[in-house]
Amino acid sequence: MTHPPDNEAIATKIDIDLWKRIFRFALNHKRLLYPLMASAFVLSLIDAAYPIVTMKAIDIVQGGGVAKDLIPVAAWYLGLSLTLATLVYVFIRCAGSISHHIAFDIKRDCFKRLQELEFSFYDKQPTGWLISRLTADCDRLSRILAWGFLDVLWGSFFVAAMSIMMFIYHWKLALVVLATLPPLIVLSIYFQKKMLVASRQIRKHNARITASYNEGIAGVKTTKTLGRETENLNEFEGMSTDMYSASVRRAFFSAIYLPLVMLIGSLGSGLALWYGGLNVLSGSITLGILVAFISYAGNFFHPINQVAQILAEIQGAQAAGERVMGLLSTEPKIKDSEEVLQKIAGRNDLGHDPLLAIDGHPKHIDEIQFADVSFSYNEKEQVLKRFNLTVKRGQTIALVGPSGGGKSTIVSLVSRFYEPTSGEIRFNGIDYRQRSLDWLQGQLGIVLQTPHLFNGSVIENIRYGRLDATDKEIREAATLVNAHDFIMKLENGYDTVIGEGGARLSTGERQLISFARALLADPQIFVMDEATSSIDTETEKLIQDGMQRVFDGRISFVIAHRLSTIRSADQILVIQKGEIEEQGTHEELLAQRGHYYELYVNQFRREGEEQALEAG
Ligand SMILES: Nc1ncnc2c1ncn2[C@@H]1O[C@H](COP(=O)(O)OP(=O)(O)OP(=O)(O)O)[C@@H](O)[C@H]1O
Repeated sequence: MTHPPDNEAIATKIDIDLWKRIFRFALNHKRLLYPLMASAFVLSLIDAAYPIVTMKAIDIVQGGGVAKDLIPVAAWYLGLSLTLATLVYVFIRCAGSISHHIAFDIKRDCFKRLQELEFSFYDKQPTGWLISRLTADCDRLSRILAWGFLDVLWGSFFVAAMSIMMFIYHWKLALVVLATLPPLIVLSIYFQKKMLVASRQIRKHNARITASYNEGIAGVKTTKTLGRETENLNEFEGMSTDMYSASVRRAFFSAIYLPLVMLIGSLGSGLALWYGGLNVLSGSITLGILVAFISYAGNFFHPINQVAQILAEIQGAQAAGERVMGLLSTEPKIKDSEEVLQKIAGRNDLGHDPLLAIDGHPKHIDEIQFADVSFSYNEKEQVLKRFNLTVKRGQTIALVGPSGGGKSTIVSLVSRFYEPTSGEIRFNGIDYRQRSLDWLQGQLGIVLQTPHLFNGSVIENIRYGRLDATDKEIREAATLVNAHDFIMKLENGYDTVIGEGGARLSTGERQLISFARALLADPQIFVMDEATSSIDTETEKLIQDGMQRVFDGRISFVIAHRLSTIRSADQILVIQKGEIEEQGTHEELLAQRGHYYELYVNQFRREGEEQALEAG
């Protein structure tokens, strides 16, 4: 049984450079950040001022003052409390808004980068990993940047303000009280980290237990048939024991931490009481000052605990920060070259079509040429070796051959989802890297083997091909690819909602919709990965007819699994081990009696047998 990866590693050191880079996201919201900083600063001053107000009141009473003398003190108290309430409102609003803004900014940047990154990036990163970056990691960073920053500011200002006040009133007594600070800081940092580690372990074990429940329930049949119940139970018990140990550790640390810091706090107050009491007796300080010092001594715990907790959180979130910043700093490998960008910019200044600037040629793609193209996804295996092919406008190229031969690779290269490792792919004689990616992708219409449809209506799904298309154009496209009739038979016609991923439609129907969607953009290059199975002969016929009509005047690549569909292709390429093994029209290849002939005869025979079986 596999376990979820540990994404919760806790860094041993805080990487200041990394956090500075992350903090730039907060700096984009100075309008909220400055009021947040100001409110944290003033709040800490107010918190530090309360004991002074108490001190004044006591000294007035001690000095034989009357009730009237206490009015200014009461006014101060009221003023401080009202300001405090207002500031709490300000900081909650600011921190809340900043947190949302930052989460949005980081997610937007990650999403943008993910859209820019080429397919090879996705080959290496599992979807789950990417989704976690976009959700959990981004949210966590935004929380730390807003609330953590506020707590650290408030905590540090508060400790500084209290220390300054104490030094102002009696520096020796201040030193006595502050003597408790170092152990308080060390213990807080130590225990907060320990508790964080234990909490993470609890969560991790919990996730494993949930996953185990899931597998146990989903795989109950397999478990029973393989007689694995006892082993599974043992494994589950092991996980529960791990979780129990982590929970006990967490409880143990909190149980020690709190009494320890309370003891230190009381020691501080005790020291203040003892040394301050002596000073009161000798008349060097008033009773009010002593009370203020005792109050300060008890107040240090909260901000220090808070800052320690945030520091531990920062260490805990560092891995998330590294992952998000790592994603953001991944440069797309397939992108417009500087030269292309300059040409486009120059041409746009003149208000001309950027394509004309690049090859000085009319908009039509008359020829696509693979010139000595070699390609490999990784160092291990070369998929294409010095591949050569020329396709003219109006031609349909069918790619057939065994699985893994390189058919999809060829169309991915034409689409510039990947680029040749060596050699060139030329459009009208010019390497496609000298053209803009936007332009190329605007010329492509792709119909995948299992096309992706969104959860929406049929019309919305087709319109995705060109957002400004009118309803009439959509119907025309659907009619041209033979999708109109089946769409009209759906319960609400074009407005029928087709469910997540088009789940309510058959593969063939999904292909027809995806075909209409691709056609809507009026692309010059069509790529069609023919559906292999679960497509009935009637739909297959519809798709074939649609292909005939749509491919006219364009350059088309069809990855053919059913050889019957490509009889009329201008060239059929049998691709094996990244090379063209045979090339020609259907008739020519049959006459050669080579690999294509064998494939064709075998498929013909198989289909004949299936039909006979169905009939019989
Ligand atoms: N993203 C990828 N990363 C690494 N290797 C890949 C990747 N895609 C394909 N390959 C490898 O490249 C070779 C050619 O694969 P390709 O998908 O182009 O073949 P195909 O002829 O289209 O096969 P099929 O008919 O099964 O789709 C195979 O050995 C395959 O394992």
